[in-house]
Amino acid sequence: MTIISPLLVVAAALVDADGRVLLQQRPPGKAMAGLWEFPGGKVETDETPESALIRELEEELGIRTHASCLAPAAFASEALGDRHLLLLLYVCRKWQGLPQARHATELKWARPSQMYALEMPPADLPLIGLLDSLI
Ligand SMILES: Nc1nc2c([nH]c(=O)n2[C@H]2C[C@H](O)[C@@H](COP(=O)(O)OP(=O)(O)OP(=O)(O)O)O2)c(=O)[nH]1
Repeated sequence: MTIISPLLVVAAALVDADGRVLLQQRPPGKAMAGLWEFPGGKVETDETPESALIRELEEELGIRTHASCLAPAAFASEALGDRHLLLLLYVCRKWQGLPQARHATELKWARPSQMYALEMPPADLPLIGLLDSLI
């Protein structure tokens, strides 16, 4: 039997006062370049999912938040090459700073209903409807 170790990724649906969610466009040179994703990234050794997400939001967007502002919302489970992606999505409504595209090509605020028209990674597609019912 082959044991596939899951790739654990955390991501945030940052929700603004109008109920829009921040998406970022993956840059050229990365896998799935050009697709729109929720900010986040891989959980490194010795990190909790929440501390990894707080680190990624600071690195990618220059914003600061706290574990108490990260509400577990949904997850996705999807084959990813020879790995298996487990994506934990948190809803976050409170942060400090103005998000800047430090790693992404571009940032975009979108309502879940608008996300169906955007190209997103396959794992994210089931998350759109879930988000719509949550925010
Ligand atoms: N951040 C994020 N990653 C996603 C989403 N959907 C999805 O399939 N992924 C995948 C893409 C990647 O295979 C993986 C995240 O890895 P990554 O390489 O972008 O993360 P990282 O910031 O840790 O990157 P790096 O240090 O390796 O450059 O999860 C999503 O909505 N947000």
